[in-house]
Amino acid sequence: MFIENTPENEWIYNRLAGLAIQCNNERYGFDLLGFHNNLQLASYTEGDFFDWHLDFGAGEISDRKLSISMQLSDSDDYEGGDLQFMMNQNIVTAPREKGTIIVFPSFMMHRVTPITKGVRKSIVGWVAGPPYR
Ligand SMILES: O=C(O)CCC(=O)C(=O)O
Ligand SMILES: [Fe+2]
Repeated sequence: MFIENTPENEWIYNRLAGLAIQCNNERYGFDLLGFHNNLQLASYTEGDFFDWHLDFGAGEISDRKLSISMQLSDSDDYEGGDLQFMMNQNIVTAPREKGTIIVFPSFMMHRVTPITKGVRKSIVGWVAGPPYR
């Protein structure tokens, strides 16, 4: 489901854009242009997962520079459903406290492990930019 960039939703766009820009300034230094498309509201229920993938690739997603994930569910409301990153040979699990916002380069390998109980909701978005140089 999409969170459309309407006046009513502008605050969440501005909030996430501000954080993405701050992270980018502190760490990545990518050229950024704006959100790749609408923010998405994701809901994972028991058995759902999102296997290892990159958010960046050929074609339509080639302008994705930064990925954003915001944890909307209380971490006690579900089991499993961890956002994880592959960093060298290590699997690193993101914090899952409600309200946590994770900003990472879209070329990083990541996954959401299977939900074994409850519901996990997140807001996911991508900030786009010109090709790497
Ligand atoms: O729900 C999340 O935290 C991340 C989901 C994800 O990796 C994606 O939609 O590309
Ligand atoms: Fe992803």
